Amino acid sequence: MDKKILREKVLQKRADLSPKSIIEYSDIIAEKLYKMDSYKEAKTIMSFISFDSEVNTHEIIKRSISHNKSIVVPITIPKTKELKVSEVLDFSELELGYYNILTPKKEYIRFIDPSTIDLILVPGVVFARNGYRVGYGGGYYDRFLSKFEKKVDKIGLAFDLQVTDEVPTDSFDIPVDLIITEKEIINCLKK
Ligand SMILES: Nc1nc2c(c(=O)[nH]1)N(C=O)[C@@H](CNc1ccc(C(=O)N[C@@H](CCC(=O)O)C(=O)O)cc1)CN2
Ligand SMILES: Nc1ncnc2c1ncn2[C@@H]1O[C@H](COP(=O)(O)OP(=O)(O)OP(=O)(O)O)[C@@H](O)[C@H]1O
Repeated sequence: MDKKILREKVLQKRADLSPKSIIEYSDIIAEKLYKMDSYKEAKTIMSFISFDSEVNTHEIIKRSISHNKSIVVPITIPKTKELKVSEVLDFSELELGYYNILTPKKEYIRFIDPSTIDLILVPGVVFARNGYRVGYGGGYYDRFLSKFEKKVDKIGLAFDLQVTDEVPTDSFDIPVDLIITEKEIINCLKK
């Protein structure tokens, strides 16, 4: 199945989740994340800001800020399909931006050097158990992750219905190390 068809299929399934299930599952996923060494040890965490029926990261962002983590979020540059990263000090600094995704208001943009990031929470529409993912098709994360010289921890957050055995991959795709769902923690590096 090609990426586009798979993306549409899973987006439809995900859209059927009730708001109540999204909150319940997202809370379970967040609690699993907080228990992980890679989260506890991370000083600077890059998180996507969830929209639509994605795993909700708003509480993760607020909680991490209150636990003195440095939280950075992606800013999309649609023209070049590039991501820049900016530090958020309070959730109220965000407003709706491109694609209806929350983004820092202009006056609160504080660009940071991506090499300071210890942990990246990666969004996705479909995840394979080997860590490869299909996103919304912008190639934003693939382009962004390809620029890291040293290894950075990458955790995908997804509902169980978004996980499959395999997804089509291209040469530019960069897999995550771990996927957290409401049902399990998948170690993608283990064969
Ligand atoms: N929460 C969150 N933030 C994120 C991502 C994500 O997947 N989730 N992204 C992950 O990369 C980037 C944004 N990527 C996106 C790319 C396309 C569309 C989208 O809805 N595209 C429409 C066309 C919209 C248009 O072109 O105006 C479509 O495909 O129908 C959304 C997000 C950066 N920030
Ligand atoms: N490292 C890269 N350099 C240049 N172009 C890239 C790179 N990675 C991906 N692309 C381009 O981005 C486009 C979208 O890729 P793909 O369909 O895999 O996106 P996606 O993983 O679904 O999206 P996202 O990463 O935004 O969640 C492709 O046409 C691809 O050519």
